Order: sequence, then C-alpha cells, then structure tokens
Amino acid sequence: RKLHANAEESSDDVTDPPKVEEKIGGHGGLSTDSDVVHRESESMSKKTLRSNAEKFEFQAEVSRLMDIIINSLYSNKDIFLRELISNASDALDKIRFLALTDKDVLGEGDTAKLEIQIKLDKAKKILSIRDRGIGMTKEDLIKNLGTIAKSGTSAFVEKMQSSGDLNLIGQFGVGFYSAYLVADYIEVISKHNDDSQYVWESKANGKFAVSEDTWNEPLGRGTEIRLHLRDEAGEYLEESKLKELVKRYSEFINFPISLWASKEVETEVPVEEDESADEETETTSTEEEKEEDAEEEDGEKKQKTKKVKETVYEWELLNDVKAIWLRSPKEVTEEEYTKFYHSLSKDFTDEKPMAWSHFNAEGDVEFKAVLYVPPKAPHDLYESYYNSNKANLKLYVRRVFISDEFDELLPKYLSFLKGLVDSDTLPLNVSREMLQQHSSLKTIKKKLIRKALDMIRKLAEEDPDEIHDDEKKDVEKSGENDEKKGQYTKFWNEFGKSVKLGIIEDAANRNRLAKLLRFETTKSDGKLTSLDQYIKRMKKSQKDIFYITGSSKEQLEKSPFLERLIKKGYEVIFFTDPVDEYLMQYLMDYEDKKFQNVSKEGLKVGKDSKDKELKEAFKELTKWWKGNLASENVDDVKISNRLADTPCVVVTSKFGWSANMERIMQSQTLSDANKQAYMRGKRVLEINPRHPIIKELKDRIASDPEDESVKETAQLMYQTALIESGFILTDPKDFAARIYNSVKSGLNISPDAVADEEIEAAEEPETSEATETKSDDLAGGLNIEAEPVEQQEENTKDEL
Ligand SMILES: Nc1ncnc2c1ncn2[C@@H]1O[C@H](COP(=O)(O)OP(=O)(O)OP(=O)(O)O)[C@@H](O)[C@H]1O
Repeated sequence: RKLHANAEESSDDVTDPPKVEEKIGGHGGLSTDSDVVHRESESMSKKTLRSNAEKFEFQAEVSRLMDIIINSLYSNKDIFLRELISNASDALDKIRFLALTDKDVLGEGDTAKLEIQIKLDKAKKILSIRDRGIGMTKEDLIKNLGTIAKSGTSAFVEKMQSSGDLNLIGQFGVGFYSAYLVADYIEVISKHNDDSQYVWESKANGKFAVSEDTWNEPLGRGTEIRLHLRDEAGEYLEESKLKELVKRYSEFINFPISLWASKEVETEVPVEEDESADEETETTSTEEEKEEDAEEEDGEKKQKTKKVKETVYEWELLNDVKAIWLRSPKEVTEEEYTKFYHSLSKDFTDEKPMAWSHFNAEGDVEFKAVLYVPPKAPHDLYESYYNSNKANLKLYVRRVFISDEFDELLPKYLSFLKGLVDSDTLPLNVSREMLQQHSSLKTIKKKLIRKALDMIRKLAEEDPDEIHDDEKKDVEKSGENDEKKGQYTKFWNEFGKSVKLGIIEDAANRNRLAKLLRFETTKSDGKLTSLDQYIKRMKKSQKDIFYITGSSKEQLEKSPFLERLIKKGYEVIFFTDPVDEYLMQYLMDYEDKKFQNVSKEGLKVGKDSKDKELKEAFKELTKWWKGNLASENVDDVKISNRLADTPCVVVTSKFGWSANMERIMQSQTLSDANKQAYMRGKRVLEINPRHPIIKELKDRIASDPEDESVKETAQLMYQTALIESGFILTDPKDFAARIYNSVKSGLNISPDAVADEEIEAAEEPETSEATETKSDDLAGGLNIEAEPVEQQEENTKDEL
C-alpha cells in the first residue's frame, strides 16, 4: 500500500545510510570516506531520496515474516547468501531466455556478461551482490519485494513459528527476506530494460521506499543488492567466509560468481637514489632483490628497482560452471549428487535424496536428465492435486534454462520427483508455448516415466527389508546394504499415494506401477508386502487375489468377511486408504489374476460338498427372508461361503460401491445424492447355515411363517449385519427401538411397558433469587434479560 506520494514530512521512516558510490567492477577497489566528491554526492543523494521517495507499507504477511526474521535467534544466518545468489541466477536465466529470441536484450560490453559479482566494503560494512540479470522495473520492485505476498508466505510463517527452522525459506518462495538475518538496512538497486534505474530500500520496520536512482553509477542492466550488515554480522565481510559459503551452497549455479578479492602481489618499483644508498635500512628488500640490483649494476645502467608487496583487488572466480548433468555419471560422486539435489530443490536440510537417476537418452530425441526422489514429501503434495500445475523438473535446451513450469515433462502422479532435463533436440528460438507443443516432448516424457519407475523399482530391490526372490538373497547377506535397509518402506510412506494415483491415471504403465504397490495383509505380520509376494503365497486352488477395504487394519481384522478365508488359510489384502477404493476400480487384474473384494458378491473359496444340500435345506428360510426384506432394497438372501462364527452379513454386487465406498462418498461434502443412490451396490444378505440362530430361525419359519416375533428378530438380524458389514444405517432410531424390545424380552419386561410420565411440579411464584439462578443457568440462551444476539455481536465487533 502506498503511503505518501511525496513523503517529506515523514522522512525518518527511511534513514540515509552511507552509500557505495563505486561502480562494481571498476578497478582499484573501493574508494575511501575521505573522498570529498563522494561526500558531496552522498549528501545530494540524501536529499533526493528524501524528497522523491515513494513510501509503501509491506503487505501484512510479509511484514510478519520480516519481523520473525529480524528477531530470529536462528543461528545459521549463512543461508541468506545462497538465497540472494539463487535469485540472481534466476534473473540471469530470465534474460538469457529472452535473448534466445531477441539478442539485443543483452546489450553490449559488460552488460552482456551474464555473471554474478560480490563485493565487500569493510569500512562501511556493506556486502553487495550484483547480477546482470533481467532486473526489476519500478513496478516489479514494489510488487515483488513487499506488496504482493507469495502464496507460500503464510505457510512459511506458520512453519517458522512451529519449527523455528529458517533453512527451508527458499522452498516457500520468500528467500529474499532472509537477507534481514544479517542486515538491518537493505538497498536494492535495479535496472530493467523497460525502465529507468530505481532504488528500493527498507529497514524492515513495516515500510519500504522506492525512488528513481540519480546518484549511483548506472548498472546497465540487472540488480545490485546492498546489505548494510548488522554489527554482529561482521564475519560476512571476510573474503574467506564468503568464498567458503559460495563453495558450499552455490556450487551448482550455472553462471560465474566472482568476488572482488584482495591479493598480495609483488611489484617492481623504482628505487630512489638516496634509498639505494641506504640499503642497510631497507627492510622490505629481499636477498633476491639485492642480487637483481647487483646484476643490473653489472650490466647496462638501468633504473634501479625493487620489489614490494602490494595489495591489489581483482575479480576471483569462485565456482566451476560445468553443469553436473553434462558429466559422465561415473565421474560424479554421491556427495556431488546430494549437493546438487539440495541446490536444485532449495532443500538445505541434511537429508540425502532417497534415490537418483542420471542418464543420457540417445536416438531420435536426445537429452540428458537427472531425476531425484526427495527424502520427504512436500507439505502440500496432495493439496489440490488435480488443480495445481506443479512441475518440479527444470527444462534446459542446450544448457539454457527454459522453464520449471513445464508440466508436459512428467505426469501429475510423478510431480513429487525433482530434477532436470536438458535437451539438444528441442529448438532454442521458439516461445515456451510453441515448445510445449513440440512433438519431442512426448518421447521425452515417455522415457522419463520409464526411468523414474525403474529408479523406484530399484529402491525396492536394493532394500534388504523387502522380501526378495531367492536369487537375490546374496545381496541381502552381503551386509553392504545396511544403509538401504527400510528405504522402500520409507519411500512408500512418503509417496505411496502417488503410485496409487499413477495406477488410476496411467493405463500404459499400470502393470509397472502395480509392481510397486505395497500393503499389509492378513499374513504380512505388520510389514508391507507386494502383489508378487502375494501371488507367490497363493494357495494352489486360489484363482483370485483377495482384498478388503475399510478405514483401518484393526477394524478389518475383525471383519466377518474374513472368518472362513482365514480359517482356510487364504491371505487377504487390507486396503485402508480412501484412495484404494478408486484404485481398485482401475486395477482389475495383475499377472492374469483377478482381484476380488471379499465383501462383494462372487467370492469363490473352494467347494463345499454340502453346498447344494444346504441350499435346498434353507430354501424356505431364504425365500421367506427375502420377502420380508422387500422394502429394504435387498436383492437376495443366500447361503454364505465366507462365514464361520457370524450368523449373517450383507454383501454388495460386484460393480456397485462397497460399504466402505458408500461411507467415503457420504462423507464428501459435495457428493451428489442422486449419484449415491444410483451407484449404491445391490445388497445381498448372506446367512451362515451352521449358525445356531440361523438354524433356529429356519425351524421357527417352518412351523409358523407369520410369527411376528420371528419377523422382528429377522429384521434386527439384518440391521445388525448391515452395521457389522460396514454400512451406515439410514434409520438408527428404528434399529434402537428393536434392540430395546429385545432387551425387554431378555429382562422379562412386558413389550407394552412404557416409561413413567413425569409429574409436573406445581408452578411456584418466581422469587428474584430464582430469576438470577435461572439467568446464570441459561447463560444468555433463552433468557429474556440477556442482551439480544445482534447487540452482543455489535459489542464484539467494537472490541475488535
Ligand atoms: N536479483 C534479482 N533480480 C531480479 N528479480 C529479483 C531478484 N531478486 C528477487 N527478485 C524478484 O523478487 C521476487 C521475490 O524474491 P524471493 O527470493 O523472495 O522469492 P523467489 O525468488 O520467487 O523464491 P525463492 O526464495 O525460492 O528464490 C522474485 O520472484 C523476483 O521476481
């Protein structure tokens, strides 16, 4: 928000610190305070700044973020440098991209050099970082550095408050502000091709100022960030410290980073006559010098010289800009891959990525790529999964960074991967939009998916905790893989949902993805297992893969649907994630085996020799019961082949929703009631012919099919079976009434017995005391003496 267009009267808001007047890159280092002309220009600039500066307030969230940063006790203040260098590198990427289609944007001479320069002014305690990137217009400065909060700002503020860890700042897109860890006043001088040079400045006191720059040297193009360091941040004025930080954090920046560094050099200077006569007192001359002098004396009469040490300044290149992905994978060390991951993902925690794949694709479409599985899923991976266009791969074309918003490179379900692709096949001089439609992208995408799935498969293969085939036992025994122990479970816990979403979305790779599925089963003993392992353990007579869906393993373990299967030694998969219901609508078969939900119709578990006999014997009961349930949307009543100890269950038809899916759909706010009714599976009541209750019912029906108490019991049995089978009752009141009737009969109470009527106490005249008590009890509810609600609301608003 703009405060004042001309803010002379509030000039204290932005004070006037000393300024570095020298043009960075100039020779001879920094000039001194004693320079009169500079002092003049400083005082000039103070005036200009004060009278012309437009002042703005930071957007509230940004201001909060800055408060937190400036007051932070976070010890790793070093992070600011990598954030500023990363911003500089982004700005350079942007101008280089524009230059692909219009060379002129680069300008001429030094301006065309795509580089980053760091300079120190020890006397004034200023650290400057300059790039020749795209720069910012006045409007950019106002928007980018203060008035428009990035989407990640409040997420980061929250994270900071809970964890106190500033290290992740770059991941939330607010890295610039980390500079306030070390500086209490910052100037951002910027020149964009479309605008004049402007200065943004702020002391982080909720406000910032922007003014046209008429006093600094012109930058040509780009941005210079001047950090006026806090007293306690003096270490960042040490060249050695900066060199170390650039090496550590910015090793993989693809532009040269140089430091204006001091160097001791020996130079020859002419020796004054009287000086040479007084050689005894010359302390700086060395033996060598003496010899040299002697030689000269021997030869032609030359001007006498001596060597002296002098401190000179020059740009020292700090990084090696050879891109890691251009090197052969054999040459790159594990440590380098890890560091590259950190810089790519802006995730500077100590954690190593779980896996990586560096490869060179040849053929019609040539490209190099590095893919990483991050150590952790980002906080918002599945938030608005279908609506966000998050792509984490960076696309380069012949070493030029093009975009990191290319969602054509990987399908959504793999968007958790980080990495980059550098293609020689894609054209350089076309717009992003045209590139997005380039036919090679399809091939690149296909190969990337294959490589990504291979990389994930290997994670499992290398994990000694995974149950391996016999031939792989050797790897297990070698003991070399301790580090890899449990890595696939870790992967699964972080990204398992993505594999499931992949099965739903990517028909072409469904089988490959199904191989990566993990789940618990009735036999997995609390561990995760795979479909391959399941198939290996299948009983000879078993044709289908059995699974059951529900909200938790603990609940499913007790499910009546499993009774007979477990008794007979079959293994059943537990699917407990809501996404599993969707998953199983797409995953129809695996390795020629069909999937069978054991709570649905069609379960085949061996043959019971008495099947036919039982069917016949219970025919009367099943027919009677079906008729009795006519109003309940029950399709049939059948003899069950899945029950052992439970009298009856309700199963659903094969293609309708399971009870679990019905529950999931009912809990969705926006689900459509009509669709719910349509998709609800047809229900079948299955009865256990070996159960005493069922046997008793059968006998009772045989003697009197009109017996009301039997009808009542049968209805209660059905409703109980619904609950046990995972359905939600539509009329719980009716169910409760039946239970109470049954309790009455259990307690030998007459079915007609009703609750006693309450005897109304005679109305007493109200005393004032009674009124008070009543008013307290009701706490403003129905109490006529309480303030009306509207009035209360108004008062609250006033307080706010
Ligand atoms: N050196 C620079 N040159 C040009 N623009 C810059 C420069 N530094 C920052 N900006 C602009 O200011 C914005 C805010 O920077 P900030 O560091 O807070 O976030 P970011 O760069 O988008 O994300 P991250 O912190 O992850 O790098 C940037 O998006 C960019 O537009």
